[in-house]
Formats: sequence, C-alpha cells, structure tokens
Amino acid sequence: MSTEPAIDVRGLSKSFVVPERESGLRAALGGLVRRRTRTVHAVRDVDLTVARGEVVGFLGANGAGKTTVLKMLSGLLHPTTGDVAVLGHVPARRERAYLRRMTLVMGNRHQLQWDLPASDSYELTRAIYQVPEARFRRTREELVELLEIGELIRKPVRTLSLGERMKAELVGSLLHQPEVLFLDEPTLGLDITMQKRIRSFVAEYNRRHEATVLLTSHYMADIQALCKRVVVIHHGRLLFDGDLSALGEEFAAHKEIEVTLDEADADLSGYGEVRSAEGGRVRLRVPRENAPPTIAKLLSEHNVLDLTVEAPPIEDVIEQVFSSGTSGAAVPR
Ligand SMILES: Nc1ncnc2c1ncn2[C@@H]1O[C@H](COP(=O)(O)OP(=O)(O)OP(=O)(O)O)[C@@H](O)[C@H]1O
Repeated sequence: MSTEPAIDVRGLSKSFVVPERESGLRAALGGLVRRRTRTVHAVRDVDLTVARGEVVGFLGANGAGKTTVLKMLSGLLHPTTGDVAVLGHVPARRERAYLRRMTLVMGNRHQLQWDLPASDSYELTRAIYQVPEARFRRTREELVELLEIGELIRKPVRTLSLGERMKAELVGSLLHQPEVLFLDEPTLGLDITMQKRIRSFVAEYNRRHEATVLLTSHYMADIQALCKRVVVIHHGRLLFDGDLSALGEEFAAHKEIEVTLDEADADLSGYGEVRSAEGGRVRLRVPRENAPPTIAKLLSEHNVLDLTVEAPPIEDVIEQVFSSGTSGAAVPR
C-alpha cells in the first residue's frame, strides 16, 4: 500500500472579493457607477497532511473557513494560493479519475431528486460513475443494510423524514465506494438516535473500506466518537492540529476539581467557582495555574475522601477557543 498521504495541503489560502454594501439610497445609486469591494480572507495559509484511513475532525466556529477548505479539497473551488493534493490528484482539475475516488456530503444540501425514489437517483449515479452492475448492487445492498433504510429507498425522497433522507443521501454518495469522504455536518438537525446511527455507520465504512474521512460537525459527540485527531480552524487559520485530548490540555484555561469530603454541605466557594455541590461531593472550577495550590489547601484544611482533577468538558474548551480572539500558533504534529 502506498505511504503517500491521502490529503496533502500546503499554504492553502482562499480569498473572496465581495461587493461592499453601504446603506441608504445615495449609496445604492453611487454603487451603480463605482462598485466598492472588499476582500474576505476565508482560508489563510493552511497546511494539513492526512494519512490514508485516518478520520479527522475539522472544528471551527461558524464562518471559520471549514466548508471553504472542504470545497477546495473536493475541487468545487480553486485555491487563491497554495497546493492541494488528494490521493495524488489536484482536485481543482475535477478529473473523472479523482471524482470517482472521493465524495462530498453536505448536511444542508441534498443531491437526490426530490420527487423520485432514491433508488432512481442511485441508477443515475451508477451511470455517471460507470459502476459495474454487479458491484453497484452489492454496494447498494451493503449500504442499505448498514443504514437500515430498506424499502425507504423506493419512496419519493420528499416523503422521507430528515433523518431518513440523510441516510438515503449517504447511500447515494457512497455507491461508487469513494476512498476519501468529506463530510460537512452530516448529522445536522438529526435527533440523537439518528446521529448515533450515522456515526456508527461512518466508523464502519471507514473500517471496511479503509477510507479517509474529514468530518465537520457542531456536535462534539460526533467528533468524540469518531476522531482521535482534530484540526481547529479559526478565522481561516489553522489553530490546532493534534489529539482531541491534547486540545483540552492546550487550550483549557481552567481545571475542574471534584472533591468528596466527609462533611456534607461544606462551603468551598472560597476555593474556586462551585459548579455543583451534592452532599459532600463538590465540583470546583479553578484557573489552571491555581489547581496545585488549591488542591494542597483543600487537603490540608478538610478531610478529603476522594479527589479528581480534569480538564473541563471539551465543549467548554471549544467554546472558549472559538469565542476568544486567540491567535495561538498551530501546534505542530
Ligand atoms: N462564495 C463566497 N463569497 C464570499 N464569501 C464567502 C463565500 N464562501 C464563503 N465565504 C466567507 O468565507 C468565510 C468562511 O466561510 P465557510 O463557509 O468556509 O465557514 P464555515 O467554517 O464552513 O462556517 P459554518 O460552520 O457556518 O458552515 C465566511 O466569512 C464566509 O462568509
């Protein structure tokens, strides 16, 4: 097997020139003669290498640049500068040979024909990708079974629920057995059970086909379940690239100390922010650097039965990273 990375991105940037909108009639009339524009730097100087078979979570606040990167990787957008290679192809060339090896699934866009059963759209996909009949049937059956959608593929897509439609979309996007999957919010708007179903499906597809997956999701549960490695993009720049667990270590400004005392209802508000208190069990949040002295003080001043120290929940860390104007350097892998 080739040791060449599945995805290799160097110095990738994308800027959009957009018309500047000023309010008022005068501005509108003025705009007819001279159009003012401004440049949006959606993606700035991103480097990224993903090995074959890896599942990488792609995190960032709204507007951070995730979709723009995925569109460049799948060849829908040309980079402004930089180099992109996926499975050795230059995506922007949109070569047939490349399109056959990858897929882009967007949770907020559907590719299936609305009024037709999904099975009809699948036939079209088969023709476009020239998938041999026997392989097509086998793959379709495998995917339908894995996603448990059975006969639903024979109902017009417009009659399906959101979750059923997403499953049908996934089948359609994978019929040509792509080796690289770009999944942009594949669980958007789905209930917890359906999210789990999609998640385990992605894991299984990755395992069976050794597929490379780049996944964006606002649901941290998706990322936690599927991705050991995450990449964080912030204002178009790569802010972090490494293990999900290291993300907490790197960016958490706080630690959470859970302490169990042999006294009920002790007031520990002097030690830090009390997150919860139940009987003798108290959860405190303290600035990271204060954790060691706080622990020492607790141990010396109380009869401590148990004590654990953790990074705050990953959702809190992510929220903190996104809301801060942080310009921290990307963590080298
Ligand atoms: N075609 C376009 N023309 C102009 N600006 C664009 C275009 N596409 C994206 N942008 C801008 O580029 C920036 C990055 O957008 P992008 O859609 O990549 O973000 P995102 O991280 O995917 O966000 P979300 O989580 O909301 O989907 C945003 O400021 C967006 O407004």
